[in-house]
Amino acid sequence: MAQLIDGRALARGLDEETRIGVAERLGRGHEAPGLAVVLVGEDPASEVYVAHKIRACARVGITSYEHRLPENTPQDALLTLIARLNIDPTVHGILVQVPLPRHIDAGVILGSIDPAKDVDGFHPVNVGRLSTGTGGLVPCTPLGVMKLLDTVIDDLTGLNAVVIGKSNIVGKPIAMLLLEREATVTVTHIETRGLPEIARQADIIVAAAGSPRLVKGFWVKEGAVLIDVGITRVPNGAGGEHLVGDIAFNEVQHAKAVTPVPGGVGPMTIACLLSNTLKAARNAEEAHHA
Ligand SMILES: Nc1nc2c(c(=O)[nH]1)N[C@@H](CN(C=O)c1ccc(C(=O)N[C@@H](CCC(=O)O)C(=O)O)cc1)CN2
Repeated sequence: MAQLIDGRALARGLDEETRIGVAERLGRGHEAPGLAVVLVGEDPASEVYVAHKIRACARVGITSYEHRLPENTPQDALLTLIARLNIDPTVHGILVQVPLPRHIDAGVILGSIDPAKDVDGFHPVNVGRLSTGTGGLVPCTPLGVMKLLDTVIDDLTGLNAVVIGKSNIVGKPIAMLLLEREATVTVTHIETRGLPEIARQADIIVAAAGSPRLVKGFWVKEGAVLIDVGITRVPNGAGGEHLVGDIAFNEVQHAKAVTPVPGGVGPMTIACLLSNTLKAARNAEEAHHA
């Protein structure tokens, strides 16, 4: 029976560390870390995630500033808002929820955020720092994936890790983090030929293709560790819907450990956002005293 890696419990522990860090900061006479959350449009899933983020900020003592803009917001208006947030000293972190409406160039928007406030780690400066192993803010989902892996594997050196998915916000940064820890990393995607055979060589599979139940039981080697980043809403046959991951969960009980969906990577994404916001606030304080 595969061990279930409990992302909710791990996220609660990380939130507690963040809450203590925020309280210490306040005790030293500093203001609470501030996070600006920008949502453009009314994508239902994004609405849910943003609401979770704002509630989570309140739980740990981070001040959140919510900016909800209509779907037809011009790109320039969004750039103007970000320019204002970049120079606002009460704002230590800025996140722009993605996906953005189609008329907005996400690359331009994410590239306009001050890298020091880029708590999503999407700015090219932070991407470059991650790929050169020189610090910076690390994207929340990949950071959460590494923390989940650390609960079941002590040392990644030399292990075969197969990442399925090549997105800029998940697949590519996870590959960088695994490489940094000396794993042997193969980045694959939905078009990769012979994906089942490649996956079967893996000690670690990180499935982030956004393709429900893609990874079948026969793709998985006995004793592998499986991290499921996929979250897709599918009809449940009773008029409602439920969430499924990229891994055919019921077929992988011969794995060593697996993350559930929901309750695996998702809660860690939000916990890592809070911890990145505290980190950005601490960095700002250090820069001020330097
Ligand atoms: N600016 C960003 N946009 C997006 C990111 C991101 O990290 N930064 N990631 C995803 C969405 N996301 C956070 O924004 C996110 C996804 C899922 C969860 C989560 O807790 N999922 C729960 C299930 C909740 C549900 O859907 O009912 C779980 O897996 O248990 C949190 C955050 C894209 N956009």
